[in-house]
Amino acid sequence: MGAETASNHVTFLYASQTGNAETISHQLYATSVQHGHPSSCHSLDSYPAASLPTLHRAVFVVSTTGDGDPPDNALKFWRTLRKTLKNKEKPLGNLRYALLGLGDTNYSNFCNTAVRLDAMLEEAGATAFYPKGLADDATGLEDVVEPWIEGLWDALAKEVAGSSAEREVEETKPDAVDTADKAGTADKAGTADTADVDGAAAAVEALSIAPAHQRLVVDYSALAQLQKLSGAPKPPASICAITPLDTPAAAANSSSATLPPWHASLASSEHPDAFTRPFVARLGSAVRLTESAAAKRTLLLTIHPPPPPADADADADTARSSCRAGDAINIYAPNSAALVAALLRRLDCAKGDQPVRLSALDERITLPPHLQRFSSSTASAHYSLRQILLWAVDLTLAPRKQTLRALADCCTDAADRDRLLFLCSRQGAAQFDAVRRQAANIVDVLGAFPSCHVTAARLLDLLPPLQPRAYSVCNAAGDERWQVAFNVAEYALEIADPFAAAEEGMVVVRRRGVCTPWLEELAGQGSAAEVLVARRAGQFHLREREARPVVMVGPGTGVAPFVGFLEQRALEMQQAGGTPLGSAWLFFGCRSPTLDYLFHDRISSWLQQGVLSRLSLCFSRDTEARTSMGADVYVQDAVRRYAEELGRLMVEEEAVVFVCGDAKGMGPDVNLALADVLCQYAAAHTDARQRLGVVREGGGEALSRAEALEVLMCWAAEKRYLRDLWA
Ligand SMILES: Cc1cc2nc3c(=O)[nH]c(=O)nc-3n(C[C@H](O)[C@H](O)[C@H](O)COP(=O)(O)O)c2cc1C
Repeated sequence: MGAETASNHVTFLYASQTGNAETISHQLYATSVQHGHPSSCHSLDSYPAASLPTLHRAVFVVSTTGDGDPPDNALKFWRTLRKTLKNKEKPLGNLRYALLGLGDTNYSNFCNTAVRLDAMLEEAGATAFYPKGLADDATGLEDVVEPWIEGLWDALAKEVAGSSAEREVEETKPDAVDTADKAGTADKAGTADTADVDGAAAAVEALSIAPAHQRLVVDYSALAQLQKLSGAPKPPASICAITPLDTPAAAANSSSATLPPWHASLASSEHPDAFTRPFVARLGSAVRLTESAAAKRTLLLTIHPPPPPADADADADTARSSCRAGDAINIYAPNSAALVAALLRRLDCAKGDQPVRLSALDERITLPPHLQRFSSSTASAHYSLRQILLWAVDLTLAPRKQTLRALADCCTDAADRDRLLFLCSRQGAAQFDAVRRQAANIVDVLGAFPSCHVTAARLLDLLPPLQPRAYSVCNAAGDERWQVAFNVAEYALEIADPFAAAEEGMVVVRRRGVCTPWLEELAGQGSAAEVLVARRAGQFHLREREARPVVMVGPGTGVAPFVGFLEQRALEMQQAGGTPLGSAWLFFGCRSPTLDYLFHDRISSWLQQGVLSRLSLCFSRDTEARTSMGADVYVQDAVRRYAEELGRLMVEEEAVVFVCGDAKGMGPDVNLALADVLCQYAAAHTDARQRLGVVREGGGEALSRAEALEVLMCWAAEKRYLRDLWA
């Protein structure tokens, strides 16, 4: 970290759950180096927060996840920063920073991580040298990100010029992460760029084969009327170089196809926390929980973590063997082999299994971690392009505008180029949205633009890192096997086809997720395949022998952690000689009781035994069952229906409320329903407002929705209202 304390150094720090902030941060870092600023780039958790007081200049790019929470790779930093703030007065007085937040206005706490980080930095005495940007994924991150980045370089240049007038010249030695402050090396970027084009051209030549891809349905008719396009982002800098090697194929890493090839050389420095460090586990069986006629295939998959090694330290022991109800695990899955094969065909790369050297075009730049693992400077073996495409980048995510902009530059046909420029321009916003709604992957996009001669190296610059996927475990502590329930992500989208005759105006495109179809396939092979897993740090836990009432809202696979909670309560009841604990109320929803009522038998049996005191069911697609069983349509409807009882539990008996499931629809809807419950309860019960601690000058007894939402936020901070929400 030594060089980072130099007064002209710029440290880029990111917090990212699904890779957007990470990609932006790494692109900023590479451009910063090319602008001649000595720079480095880290995830927040891989940067020691205690060293922040020694930094002079930092650029933060942070996203928000869950319900206004910081991403997983910022949690440790967050805790340390809080402690640093407590112990010292204005500890970050030296630090000048810029901050870009990524969020989505479909969620209730827009860009909460950025907003809170900004407040904490300011409180700690740091000064912003450039106005904060808050980008909205709902309308397109680029709308804010692009102009923010545009202005950043001027602001940074002024900053550094200001500081260099005062600074003493420091001789700093580059280390693995830092880039040296070497004036004049900027030229090298240009040289390397040319070298890459030549090198990559050896592997990626003329394009010919039309791959099996889904057709992209976009109406470009508006383009003919347009004189000028505006608002297209700048293409990101080229960072990667790929050089085919003549080493025999055996030199490529030949570990199990179900494990990322880098897993054996996983540096503990990458995962300093033993609790969340990845390890190899074995897949067990998968049992189907839904009927064959159900719309979704939901599986219950068993995973066997390895027994702790005899010489393991206590931390590692804990990480491997135990699993609390409510925990989630990350599973590392590759892109589909068929998709990678289609991409290699599209890149006309016949030698996808030949080892390659992956390096940075500019030797001053360190590749981002997901590529660094495959780079020659750190990897113990050379990997093939197929392995890199399988494990390093996400091929399934719909392309960002920046990617389309960069692809436009690779087209030899003017019509292809114009269409791509249109898609990422302000005027093509509706068409860009259509591409996103079709969840088009990179192979679909390249299939739609046959003259796009993008190189494999350029694609690695553009595609987001492939992230592990997280699943809640369904079992309680002490269970040696772990179980996760998930819907196999395979779906068909119906899209209006602007070119079709009116009577047949819809086309159907099929999509597959990365992880769940792969897990299903592996479990079906019955060979106890090895997979890389890691535990996620979280707070979605039921206290031991919880005496307060417990309210659980979990439709669909959102019920998974509650199966673990109820398992835990059943054990606790048994230990207490059958004496019931506090009450437990489950709100569960599915389409129909006969098709997709998950864990039906276990839930019914817990209800009979008194482990579960109350069950409210919702069936969204079965009117008959709703009528006969007195069920509601959605869980938020049931929450509102039982406002009086729920209100009493929440207000008078300090119930703990847990919500698990969809972050976009169900999570915010249930949040509003709970706020309405509080309003309704307060309207019917004098003094409820006082008991909730909402004091308003000259106000009556009624509680407004805004006040109720604030109460819920306070409860969330006190861990009386916990949410585990996912996309
Ligand atoms: C499960 C989930 C929960 C999210 N919760 C929030 C939220 O509470 N507030 C917000 O502003 N954005 C939220 N977002 C939106 C992300 O912050 C946004 O998509 C961002 O671009 C992700 O960046 P990343 O890939 O670097 O994590 C959420 C996204 C997901 C998938």
